[in-house]
Amino acid sequence: MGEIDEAFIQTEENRSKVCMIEEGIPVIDLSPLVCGSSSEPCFEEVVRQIGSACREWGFFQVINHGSSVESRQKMEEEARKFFQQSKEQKNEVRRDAVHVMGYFDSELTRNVRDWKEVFDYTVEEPTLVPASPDPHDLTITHWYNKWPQYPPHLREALEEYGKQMEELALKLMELIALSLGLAPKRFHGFFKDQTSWIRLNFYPPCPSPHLVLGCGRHKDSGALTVLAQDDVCGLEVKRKSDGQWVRVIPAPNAYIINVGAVIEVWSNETYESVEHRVILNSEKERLSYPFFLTPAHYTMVQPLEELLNNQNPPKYRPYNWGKFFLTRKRSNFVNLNVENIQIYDFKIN
Ligand SMILES: O=C(O)CCC(=O)C(=O)O
Ligand SMILES: [Fe+2]
Repeated sequence: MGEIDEAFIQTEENRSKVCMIEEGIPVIDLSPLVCGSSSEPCFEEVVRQIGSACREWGFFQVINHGSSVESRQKMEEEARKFFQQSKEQKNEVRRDAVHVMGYFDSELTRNVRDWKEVFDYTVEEPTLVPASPDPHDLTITHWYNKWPQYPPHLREALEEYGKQMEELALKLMELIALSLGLAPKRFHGFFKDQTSWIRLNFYPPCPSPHLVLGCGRHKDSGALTVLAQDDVCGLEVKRKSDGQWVRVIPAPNAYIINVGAVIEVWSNETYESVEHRVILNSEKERLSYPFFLTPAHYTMVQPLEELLNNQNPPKYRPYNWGKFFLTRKRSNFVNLNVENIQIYDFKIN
């Protein structure tokens, strides 16, 4: 094990095995949406593909999505410059228990340390959230981002990228709404005072990739994740049909989309959020950039009434998004030695 700290070591069943299935998640071409001249049948076909990808995989890639390639490249360039600095420099914008945005290098997933460094920022500045996870404390606080001095154009690039991601994510939410038989803008109101945020993930090369993970297996807790990755393989998705870990092959300029726990609840489990994890490389570093579309803090997340009936009663009790989010953020920061809060805690029966 040599120099690897014990805090990083995964239990036997969570380690990545050498032989993994290299089969892609569905790839959906969004060009019928982008070029307005498209015919209705093409558009309906996209909605159908989105619906079946959400149901069967909980994950898919989109191509020809219309989101700016230049903005993404600029963001990637600036992100690399940021992570190339020394730890001391990066620690100037280090997050802490109260200021949860910024740089961090000791995140835990399920109480095991991830082999990664991150930089987090919210899309709205400031973002309104509860001051504490205590359900009786109704105080609201503001989250501000911690912008570094260097690289000087990081902030501008990341803010612009955030706008691009918000637009794409809301477009995808329209398609998801249609695929569930809902009005296209059914979800939009939930994001008016969104708490959405973006993470820059930097996974350095690891001398023991068979013992350690870049990011331990988890489900995303928000509504929808829109992930950009560089050309180094690393993301693995747990295939719903047989529980096998499947590697996601990077496609240039594509985005990987996954259903989060909030959609799982809204859709009363018609669509489920799926576990995924990040494996490491002994030679190459890897960068990835998830955008987490998350609702306003005051949102009570619960199955949508119009999807319920006698045969399909609600599977979850309502929960407050802001309290959930804050509890989750805190437990990824320090080892509380307890299982993370998850939607399962609100499951009926
Ligand atoms: O790096 C990746 O490909 C995925 C990262 C991830 O799942 C996350 O940050 O939630
Ligand atoms: Fe994730």
